[in-house]
Amino acid sequence: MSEHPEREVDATRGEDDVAEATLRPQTLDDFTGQKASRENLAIFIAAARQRGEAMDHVLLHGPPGLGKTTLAQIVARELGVGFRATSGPVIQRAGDLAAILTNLQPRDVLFIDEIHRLQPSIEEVLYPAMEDFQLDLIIGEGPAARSVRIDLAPFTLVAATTRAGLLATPLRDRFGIPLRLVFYTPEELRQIVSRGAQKLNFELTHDGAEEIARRSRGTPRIAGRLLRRVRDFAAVARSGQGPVDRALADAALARLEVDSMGLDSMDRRYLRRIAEYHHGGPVGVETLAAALAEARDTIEDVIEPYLIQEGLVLRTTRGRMLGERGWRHLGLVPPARTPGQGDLLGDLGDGT
Ligand SMILES: Nc1ncnc2c1ncn2[C@@H]1O[C@H](COP(=O)(O)OP(=O)(O)OP(=O)(O)O)[C@@H](O)[C@H]1O
Ligand SMILES: [Mg+2]
Repeated sequence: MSEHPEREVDATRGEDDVAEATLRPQTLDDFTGQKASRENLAIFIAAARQRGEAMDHVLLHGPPGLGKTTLAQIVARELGVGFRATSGPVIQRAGDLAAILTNLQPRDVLFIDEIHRLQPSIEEVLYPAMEDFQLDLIIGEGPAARSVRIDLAPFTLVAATTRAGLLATPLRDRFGIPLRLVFYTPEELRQIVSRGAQKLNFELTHDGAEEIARRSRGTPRIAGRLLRRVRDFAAVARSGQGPVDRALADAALARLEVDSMGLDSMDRRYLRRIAEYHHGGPVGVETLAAALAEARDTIEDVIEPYLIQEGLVLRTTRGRMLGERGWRHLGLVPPARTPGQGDLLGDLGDGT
């Protein structure tokens, strides 16, 4: 859950995102974008159905709000099997996981969200379950303890994480189908927004949808949230009359302090900090986290990925640096670099 519920463009799930369920695509065909992942899944799903076997385990990784949970549900639906969901932090004891696993029907999908937060002792229970559909349990304590082996129904584990790098290698290696989700293009988001407007039953012009898409930080969750805000704004501003166009969408989004690139005040504080206190960097992520009073994880998982992809920020071995586009977005001029002041080329020691 977000620590900034007032942040409109925070990609993490917020309280009012229960409304998301309405916008959630239900089938692979209905799912826009992520072409590579979608095509891969379609093939594996078809093959598993043909053979009547459980599909191989899937690892979905990528920033929040890109569709990991949505895809997990779609996989179960398209396989025509049951869907059971839990998450890493919820599973406290090996017995919790055992109870879930022994209750699965053949070929069911078990979804474990935030798998990087699974305790190591529980991860070890998962290994034989994933590999051989077997559970090794210790029953009793002390000298009376004995180990029993239980056969499980063959199942598909679909796991999601925002931090694939935090997974232990033996765990990562047990997923036959690792899929990395990427930020959506403006056109993909435009389609998602237009379809969302239809589902929400309100008229939005092509331009209006484009404007919302452009400011959604490459993330469908944010697109859906901004769409609902624009709808509310329009309902009040013109009492629901006529389609919502670019000008109206722009007015609504400007009021939310979402700027032309979809950055909000938190993003701008982050960029400003690097520009004004560190002359554009490099500056370590810990220093930034402390200065902005944010958890390091939030900075790395939520704020930075989009800024880095867009070239506003660069991640170097010596810390974060403001990119050319970052300076321009702030309306600032990058300081002239003096030799040895530690730009990227300086790091490589090109001797000039
Ligand atoms: N490809 C898509 N097309 C249309 N809408 C989408 C798509 N992907 C995601 N969404 C919308 O975005 C919302 C967020 O997606 P989802 O909950 O699957 O993200 P997530 O990757 O699981 O996020 P988190 O990391 O926070 O768990 C969904 O409710 C859905 O409405
Ligand atoms: Mg999710």
